[in-house]
Order: sequence, then structure tokens, then C-alpha cells
Amino acid sequence: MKSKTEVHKDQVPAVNWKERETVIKLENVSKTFSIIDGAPTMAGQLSAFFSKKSHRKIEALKNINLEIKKGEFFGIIGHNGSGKSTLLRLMAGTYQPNPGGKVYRKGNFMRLSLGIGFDTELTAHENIFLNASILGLSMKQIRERHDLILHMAGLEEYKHTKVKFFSTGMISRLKFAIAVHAEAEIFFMDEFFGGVGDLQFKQLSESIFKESIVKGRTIIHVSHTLPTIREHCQRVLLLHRGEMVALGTPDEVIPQYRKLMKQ
Ligand SMILES: Nc1ncnc2c1ncn2[C@@H]1O[C@H](COP(=O)(O)OP(=O)(O)OP(=O)(O)O)[C@@H](O)[C@H]1O
Repeated sequence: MKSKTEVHKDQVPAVNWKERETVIKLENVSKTFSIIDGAPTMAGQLSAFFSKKSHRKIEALKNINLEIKKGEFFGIIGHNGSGKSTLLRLMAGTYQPNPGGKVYRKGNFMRLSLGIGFDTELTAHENIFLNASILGLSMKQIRERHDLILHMAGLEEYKHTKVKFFSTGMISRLKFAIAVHAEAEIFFMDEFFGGVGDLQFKQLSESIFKESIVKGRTIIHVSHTLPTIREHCQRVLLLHRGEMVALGTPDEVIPQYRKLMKQ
């Protein structure tokens, strides 16, 4: 399926983000994990838990304050372990912030991350109904869009196949097609295209990204793939050791990321 409106971010009139509706807001958000070192067995972990000797705190995010507006394509970059996925999970409500922090989110959303999402014992057909209804579509709407979803994902022949027999790329394509046709308002994408593989599908998703600005779909994209970030994002957040070190256009932020990588 080809997207009808193709709009490059540079063709969109300059947007005053402050005037747009806020769809995600983080206030004083920190996230600390407590992990237990050196206890590979269950008994060892239990003993470590009660002794509290080998507990270690990891401050994955420190005091994040951020607003994301409707229709933004927002990138999150940073070294491995800088807190990108944790931030995405906090935005999606998978994690709760430390006490005192607040996460506000408006709109239905889909998390597109390799390896999560479907009930693998269900077929593609059943997962379309399940996921699209979670996103708020009526049975009638799902029936109308069902074939379009399978077509976009290139999975017409696998309609009645259980998802556990799908490759990572097939699962990713199905998830993305459901999110697009169910009109999810926010896409949380975590290195999603790393495992998709299929070039044609990548091109299709690129054209969908380009029309997102016009359609008011918000995309939050965690990625190490700088060309994608540069091409699509209006704003990019650079995280380093759990802290916000830069927030601005790709041209402003990517050089700072490169500098950090050299250190
Ligand atoms: N569930 C968890 N339990 C304990 N520690 C965690 C958990 N999730 C993340 N961490 C720790 O928090 C820090 C940030 O991890 P996170 O996965 O958010 O980083 P990232 O920037 O997404 O990394 P990558 O680019 O490697 O995916 C890391 O030190 C990680 O070990």
C-alpha cells in the first residue's frame, strides 16, 4: 500500500511547538533500579535479597523534564545504557517513576519494539482483532480494515498462522500495520527497524512517517540510526548517564552526540 501524502519535514511550515497540544509531559522524572549482583541461583538471590549486602542502585534517569507536542517526530539518542529505553517505558506507562515524578500522557498508543506485543498462541487474524480493539476500534471498523492491515504487512497468506511461527520481521510489520490502521495517536518505537529487514517495508514506513506531521500522529523514536533521526525528527533529546544533556534540532544535537562518542 502506498501512502498518498508524502511530506518531507523541511516542506512543513515552521511549527511553533509551544502552540500545539501537549501529548506527553514529564515532570521531575527519575528512575532508580535496585539490582542484586552475583547471585545466579534462586536461593542465592533470596539470600542476597534478605541480607541486602549485594544490592546495588542504578540511577537510570535523573530529573527529566520534558514536553512533547502532538504531531512531533521526536528522537531519543545516547550511548548504550544512557536510559533511552527506560524513558520510553516510563512514557508508555510500563514503568512508574520514582516518588515525586509525574508522567502525563494523552491519547491511545502502540509500543513498537522488537520482541514485545502479540499473544504468540493466537493467529495474525486474531491478533489484529485483539490489538485493534485495545486501540479503540469497533468490531465493524476492524472488519473493514482487517484486509488492509494484512496487505500492508504483506501477510495475506499467513492470516490463520499462529504468530509464534512468524519471523521478527513479520511480527514487526504486523504490529506497525495495526498501529497505522487503528490510528494509534502515539507510536513508541524502540530500535524498531533494526530487525525488520525488508527494504520495501522500510520505504513504506518512511512515507508514513513523513505524513505523520500532517496527520497529527506523534512518534517517539529511540534509535542509534542517525540518518533516520536526522531525516525525520523535528527535535532530538540526547541522554547521557540518565541525564538530559541536549534537546534541539538534529543539526544541533547530533554533533554533540558524536563528540560524546569520541570521549
Ligand atoms: N529492569 C531493569 N532492572 C535493572 N536495571 C535496569 C533495568 N532496565 C534498565 N536498567 C539499567 O538502567 C540503565 C539504562 O538502561 P536502558 O535500557 O534504559 O538504556 P538504553 O540507553 O536504552 O541502552 P541501549 O542503547 O543499550 O538499549 C542501564 O544501566 C541498565 O542496566
